[in-house]
Amino acid sequence: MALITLENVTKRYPAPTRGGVPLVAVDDVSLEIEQGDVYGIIGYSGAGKSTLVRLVNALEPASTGRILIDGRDITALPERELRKLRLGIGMIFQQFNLFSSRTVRGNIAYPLRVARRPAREIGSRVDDLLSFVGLTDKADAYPEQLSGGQKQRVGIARALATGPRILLADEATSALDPDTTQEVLALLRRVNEEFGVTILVITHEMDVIQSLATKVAVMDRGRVVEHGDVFDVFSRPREDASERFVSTVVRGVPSPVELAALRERHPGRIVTFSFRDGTRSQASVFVTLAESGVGFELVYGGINDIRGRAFGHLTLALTGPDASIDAALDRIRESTDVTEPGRDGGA
Ligand SMILES: Nc1ncnc2c1ncn2[C@@H]1O[C@H](COP(=O)(O)OP(=O)(O)OP(=O)(O)O)[C@@H](O)[C@H]1O
Repeated sequence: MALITLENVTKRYPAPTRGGVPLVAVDDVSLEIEQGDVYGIIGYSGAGKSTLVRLVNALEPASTGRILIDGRDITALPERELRKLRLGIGMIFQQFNLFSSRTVRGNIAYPLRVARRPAREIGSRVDDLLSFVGLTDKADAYPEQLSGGQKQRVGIARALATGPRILLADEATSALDPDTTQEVLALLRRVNEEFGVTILVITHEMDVIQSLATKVAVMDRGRVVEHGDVFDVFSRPREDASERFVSTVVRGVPSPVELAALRERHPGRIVTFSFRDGTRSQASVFVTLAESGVGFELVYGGINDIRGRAFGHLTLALTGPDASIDAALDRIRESTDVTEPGRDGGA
C-alpha cells in the first residue's frame, strides 16, 4: 500500500470576479507515493504545486477526490485528528519561516514544546538534531546571524523534531546559491536514507529533481501530465512540459536554429545518436563508423548520469561516401536510436 495516495483530487478556488469561472488550481490529480520515496513535483509557477502540498498537509480541503495517508482518508477527518496527522508531517519552506526572536535551539525545540514533550526529552532530542544538521556550535545563535544554508538546516531540524514519516519541501532550495543548494540536498538525502523519511519535493528547478528525487511528477496547469521514475522521464520525456524542463539540465537534440548553425560550421551529414542504459554503447557506435570508413566529429550533446544510469544524445558530423554512411547507420540502427534531421522527416 502506498504511503500517500491521491485519487482524482481537484481543488477549485472561487472565481476572482463575480460571475467569473472558478479557478482550478489542482485538476483531477491521481498519484501514489511509496514509503521511502523521494518524490519530486515539478512545474512552472502557477502549475498548482504548492496547492497540492497544502492538500497533502490537510491545511486546506480538496474540492473533490480522496487523499489517503497510510490508507486513511484524510479528507474526512475532524480537526483534532488532523492536528495529530500534521505532527507526522514535517514541512520546510523557501523563506525558512524561522522565529527570528528564538535561538536555533529554541526554533528546533518549538514543535516539541507544542507537542508537550518533557523538558529533558526536548533537550536531548534538540542536541541530536543539532548534531545531525551540523549546527551544534550555532545552538545559541539567532536566525539573523546565520547564512541561508544554515537557516534551512535549522528548518530541516525543526521539521524533523517530532519524528515525522513525511517531509514536505516546498521550494526549499530556491533562495539558495548553487553550492548551498547542493549542501541542503545532500542533507535531505541523509534524512531519507538514515531516517527513512518519505520526502515530497516541490520545485521549479529540474536539477534539484535530478540530484535528489527518485520519482517525479510534472505538473502543468493543475494537471499531472507525466509521472514516473526520474531516469525514465529525463531520458525519454513524453510531454512538451516535461521536455521543456528536461532541456534546462540536459543538452539533448539540437534545435532547428542550432542545427542550421552546426551545418554552417561542419561539412558532412549531421546525425544524432541517442543512448539509454541497456542500449548499445557509444564505443560500438564509434567502432562501426570507423570500420565503415566514415569520418566523425562530435559537434553537440552530452551524456548524463542519474544515479549510475547513463543516457544522452550525441550529435556527430559524419563525412565520407553516402553509401558508407548509410551502411554504417543501418548497422547502428539495429540497437541505437538514430535521427538524421532532414532525412528522417525531422527538422
Ligand atoms: N488561496 C488561493 N485562492 C485563490 N487562488 C489560489 C489560491 N492559492 C493558489 N491559487 C491559484 O492556484 C493556482 C496554482 O497556484 P500554486 O501556488 O499552487 O502554484 P505553484 O505551482 O505552487 O506556483 P508557485 O511556484 O509560483 O508557488 C494559481 O493560479 C494561483 O493563483
